[in-house]
Amino acid sequence: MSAPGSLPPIAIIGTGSMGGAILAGLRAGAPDVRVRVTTRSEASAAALRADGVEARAVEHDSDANAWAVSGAGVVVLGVKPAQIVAVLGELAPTLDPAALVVSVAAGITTAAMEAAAPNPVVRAMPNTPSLVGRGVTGVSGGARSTATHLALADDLFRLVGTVVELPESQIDALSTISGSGPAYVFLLIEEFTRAAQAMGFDENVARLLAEQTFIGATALLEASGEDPEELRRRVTSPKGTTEQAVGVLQGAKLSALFTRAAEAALARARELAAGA
Ligand SMILES: NC(=O)C1=CN([C@@H]2O[C@H](COP(=O)(O)OP(=O)(O)OC[C@H]3O[C@@H](n4cnc5c(N)ncnc54)[C@H](O)[C@@H]3O)[C@@H](O)[C@H]2O)C=CC1
Ligand SMILES: O=C(O)[C@@H]1CCC=N1
Repeated sequence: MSAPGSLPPIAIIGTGSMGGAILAGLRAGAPDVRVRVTTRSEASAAALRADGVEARAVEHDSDANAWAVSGAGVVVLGVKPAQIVAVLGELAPTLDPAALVVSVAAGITTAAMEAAAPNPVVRAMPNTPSLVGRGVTGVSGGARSTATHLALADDLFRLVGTVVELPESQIDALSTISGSGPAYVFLLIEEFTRAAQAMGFDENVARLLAEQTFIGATALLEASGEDPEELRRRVTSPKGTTEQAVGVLQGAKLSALFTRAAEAALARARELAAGA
């Protein structure tokens, strides 16, 4: 596997939440690699330029995407799923046919992208904790992608966290867990904060209690190497208070609710693949 320092010039087409997180990882982990990025709006591109990034906006310069991919060995597509095939088709005439195209779009298959350009394609599904170097990214190669292409994608996403290689048939399923998962966690924290306010704490104290409890519990999970079930047992004194709280959550069929949430995300990924 090549070292991050050997990454070729990189273009990021669509530098929003996800493209921006990858950009942050690249700047921190491989500062010598040439990175050119694009956005739709000139205001976003100007903000990136003010931060020292080579950025152009398509609304201001219709050749911005062609400029970004010129000389690039890896092109990351960070636009919305519905735009992926059209944007790749527009880029195809200017793109080096040997350049690796990496899409992070939910639902869009490597086959759909391979029909739009002659390039090797890797499909990736990162998540937003990539912004702080703690992402999880699933990667899967298309029909033209070799072990070298996958290693290149691994190198790129290892700059922003952990990488899992898997068959493309599992990428949508991974997306329902690690891709969407940060939203599940933030929603739980929001609800936990509301429960604290209902107990009479003002908003600031409620937030502090809820957020630091989540952060502390996950830090304990990571540092101890114990199963979450065992760590939960240690909080739950027999006939104590936690037992009552956990009983209420389990009685509300929390487990089935998580499965239904993941199934709903999977169904949407399949709709996106079908162009809906
Ligand atoms: N937000 C997330 O947690 C994750 C998102 N993704 C995928 O990342 C992709 C982007 O999602 P977000 O970052 O959330 O959306 P976003 O709306 O924050 O970013 C999209 C970016 O694309 C730019 N853009 C739009 N049209 C463009 C064009 N023609 N040329 C160049 N740039 C253009 C926009 O200016 C914006 O910067 C989606 O395909 C999504 O499925 C994947 C994993 C996680
Ligand atoms: O919500 C979405 O469609 C994207 C893919 C996974 C996380 N965000």
